[in-house]
Amino acid sequence: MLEVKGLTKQFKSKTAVDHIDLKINDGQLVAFLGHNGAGKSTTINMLIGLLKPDAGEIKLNGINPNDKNYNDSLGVVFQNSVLDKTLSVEDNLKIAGRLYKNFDTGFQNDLLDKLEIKTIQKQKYGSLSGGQRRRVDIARALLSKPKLLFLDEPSTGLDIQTRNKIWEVLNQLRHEMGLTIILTTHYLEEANQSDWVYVLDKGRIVASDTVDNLKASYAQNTLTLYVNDLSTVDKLSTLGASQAVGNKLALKMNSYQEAISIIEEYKNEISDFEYVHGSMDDIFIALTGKEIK
Ligand SMILES: Nc1ncnc2c1ncn2[C@@H]1O[C@H](COP(=O)(O)OP(=O)(O)OP(=O)(O)O)[C@@H](O)[C@H]1O
Repeated sequence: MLEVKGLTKQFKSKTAVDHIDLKINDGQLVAFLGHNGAGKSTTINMLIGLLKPDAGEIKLNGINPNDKNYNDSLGVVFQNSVLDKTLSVEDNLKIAGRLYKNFDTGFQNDLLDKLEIKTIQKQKYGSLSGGQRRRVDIARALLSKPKLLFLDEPSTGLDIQTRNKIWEVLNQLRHEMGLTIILTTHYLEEANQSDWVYVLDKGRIVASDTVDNLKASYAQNTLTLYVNDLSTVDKLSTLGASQAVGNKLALKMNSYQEAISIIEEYKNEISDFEYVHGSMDDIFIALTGKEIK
């Protein structure tokens, strides 16, 4: 659906996006994961036709951003809202809706219900809380029934309840409308639920894979054993990639079944254990040497 080759953007001497290739299929949820300044927003701005690339090719179902039909199938939620703070939610959405030739009132009603906006419709956009604003921003971006929705850091500054609410609705729309979503995020749990992750660092894609494969390559699960007798540390450390500190031995595990069989076999020689799943943080540190913030 969306195919990108060699996408590059330079700001004076700074290369913000450096030869990025992307292939995103219909209905996928794809995350661009990276630090501040990794090049996520610049990439999105080029994909939505707001910024002209210095090099590279963007094709959305075969058409490029210069084509007048390119924007018809896009919805965008920017980091900073494009809505008018002095107008009510209702008026803001009315103005936004006028821009679309096939505006569907029934669909708008359904969106307002799903995103729980009806009770705040009369309020000025500027008087809403951060979470309420984000729900309205998302409703605005979806009014045109886009096929592809861009969310630039949708969860920044939101509490967990609002985040969950937004994702419940977005996942529902993915199933109902076959919506494709591209999001940028610093939140690991948001990248966790995506079908595909591009990890960006200094304008480049440093990894591109499913969450499961990234975890298997860079963030294995760890079984930590607390052994009764220091002499058994040496014996147990041959069971896999390991690190020992005193009577504590951390072993990298490929699966929980492997962990269970080790615990079972050595139950008389251990006093306690912990099993920790590999995380996206581990992936990020392994790839870039930096923690994600
Ligand atoms: N208009 C601009 N002029 C000059 N430099 C820019 C401009 N826009 C972005 N940059 C630089 O390009 C790099 C990439 O920025 P970008 O905003 O794309 O990163 P990001 O990954 O979206 O970061 P964040 O998570 O903070 O939003 C940064 O070094 C930034 O300072």
